[in-house]
Amino acid sequence: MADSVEVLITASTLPSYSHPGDAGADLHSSEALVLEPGQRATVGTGVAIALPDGYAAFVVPRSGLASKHGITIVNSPGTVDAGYRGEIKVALLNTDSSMPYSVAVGDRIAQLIIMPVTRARFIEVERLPGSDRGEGGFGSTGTAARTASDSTAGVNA
Ligand SMILES: O=c1ccn([C@H]2C[C@H](O)[C@@H](COP(=O)(O)OP(=O)(O)OP(=O)(O)O)O2)c(=O)[nH]1
Ligand SMILES: [Mg+2]
Repeated sequence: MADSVEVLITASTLPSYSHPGDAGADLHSSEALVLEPGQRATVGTGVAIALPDGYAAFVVPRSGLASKHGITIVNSPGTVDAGYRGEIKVALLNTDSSMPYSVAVGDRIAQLIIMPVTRARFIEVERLPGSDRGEGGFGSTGTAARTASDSTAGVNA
């Protein structure tokens, strides 16, 4: 197994990794509720953690719930700061236009990914250094397949 880190926790149900090597530990709902089509709800997990400095936790959707039932997370990825000691909550959204979705206590509704993070020292300047991309963004490279000749010489060679 790769690196792991100790995280202090209080929990009604511990987050659970399903397989060795999984990045996400599943978070269990501490409440029962029904999400009507298009409805969102901030759902408890009964979990609070104290992350070491230099780490953050990210609350992200489960792909099975998303692809089978249209259940996603409004603010995905939800960011849990190292200093946060409150209950981790999940802002679930039912994107399905016709099917309600029922959550039972204990259901695995999201997953938590622990990652090292860094903080910036913002250094204000008059003008940024140039780059190949420049200000191109938001689809500037299109969607069609790229050929070797499209690529900057050397990058994909
Ligand atoms: O999905 C999430 C996202 C955040 N949080 C908790 C932990 C996080 O440290 C805190 C604040 O989150 P964030 O900074 O994203 O929210 P904000 O709207 O900026 O609130 P604040 O003003 O408290 O920072 O809320 C959760 O429990 N679940
Ligand atoms: Mg904030």
